[in-house]
Amino acid sequence: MLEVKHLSRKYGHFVAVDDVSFSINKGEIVGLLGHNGAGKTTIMKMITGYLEANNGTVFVDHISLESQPKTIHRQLGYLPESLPVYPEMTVADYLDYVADLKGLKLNAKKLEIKRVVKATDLSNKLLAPIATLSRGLKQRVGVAQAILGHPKLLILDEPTNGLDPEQTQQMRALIRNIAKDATVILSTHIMQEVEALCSRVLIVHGGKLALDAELGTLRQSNYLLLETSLALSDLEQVSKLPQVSGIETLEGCGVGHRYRIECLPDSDQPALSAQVAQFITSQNAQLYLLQPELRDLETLFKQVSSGTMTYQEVCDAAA
Ligand SMILES: Nc1ncnc2c1ncn2[C@@H]1O[C@H](COP(=O)(O)OP(=O)(O)OP(=O)(O)O)[C@@H](O)[C@H]1O
Repeated sequence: MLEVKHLSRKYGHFVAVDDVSFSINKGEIVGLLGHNGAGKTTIMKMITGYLEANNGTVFVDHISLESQPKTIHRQLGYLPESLPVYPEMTVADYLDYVADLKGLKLNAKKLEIKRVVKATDLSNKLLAPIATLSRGLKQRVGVAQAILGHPKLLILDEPTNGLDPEQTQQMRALIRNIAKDATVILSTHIMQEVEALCSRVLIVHGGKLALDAELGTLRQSNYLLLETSLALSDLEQVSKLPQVSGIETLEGCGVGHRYRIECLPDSDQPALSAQVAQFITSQNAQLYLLQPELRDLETLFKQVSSGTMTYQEVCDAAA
C-alpha cells in the first residue's frame, strides 16, 4: 500500500532523515518509534508531501507522490503533532472547512461530516468553539479532520500526546476502529503505545531506520518457563531432551519450583512443551505453569533507540 524508498532530508547541513526505506501493507497499524529528535515527524511530513524530500520517493498503491500529488493527497489523512485547529472556529465550522479543502461536496460532504463526528464522538461539541475544548477533545477534532473523506492511509503524529489515561484509552479504541478500513502509521516515543496498538514497529535512531520488525517476532525467545513440584534433580530427563540446551532455577514466590528451560535455536517450542508436560504428568507431579518466555520489549526498544544494539543484533537475539 505504502512504499517509502531511500528517503532523506537535510535541514541546512544537518541530516535529519538518512536513506530510510520501508513498505506497509493494507490494514496494518505500524508504530514509528524513536527518541525526541530521531526524525519521526520529518519522515511523516515527507510521506504526506508537507515537506519535500532531498532524496527518495514515496509510493501509495504504486503511484509516486511526485507524479500525482493530488491523487495521493486525496487518499491521505494526517494528524500533525501540533494540531492545525483554529481556536476561534466551532467544531462544525472547522470540519465543514476541512471537508471543502478535501473536495467533498453537497450531500456527500454532509454524510461524511456526520460519519466522522459519530466516529470521534463529538456530536455534543459541534457548536463549541475549539478554544474551549479540552486537550483530549481537540485531539479528537484533529482525528476527525484526518479521517474525513475515508483516507486509505492515516498518518498520526503522537496521537495520544498530552492525553490523560482515560482519554488515551478512548483514542486507542478509536484508532483500532479506524484501522479496520485504513492503513495506519503512528509516531510515538512511548513503547506501551506501540504494544497496545501496533503489529509492527519501525524504530528510527539518528535519522536512520534502526529496526523494522513484527512485534510477535521480537517477543519470541529461546526459553520456556516451567513451574512444577519437581526438584531440579528430578528433571534430568528433561535436560536430556534433544531440543533442550539447559535448565536454570529461578527465584520466585510461586507454589512450586520455577525453572527457565533454554531451547536450541529454531527448536519446535510447542512440541518440546508437549514433551515436558508429558514427562511431568508421567511422574505424577504437579505442573503449575509451562509457557514461552516473552522478551521484554521495553529493554529491547531502549537498546535500539539509543543505538546500543543494532538491527542485526536484535534479529540474532530474537532468532
Ligand atoms: N525546521 C527545522 N529546521 C532545522 N532542524 C529541524 C527542523 N525540524 C526538525 N529539525 C531537526 O531534525 C531532527 C529530527 O526532527 P523531528 O521533528 O523529525 O524528530 P522527531 O523524532 O519527530 O522528534 P519529537 O519526538 O521530539 O517530535 C531534530 O534534530 C530536529 O531538531
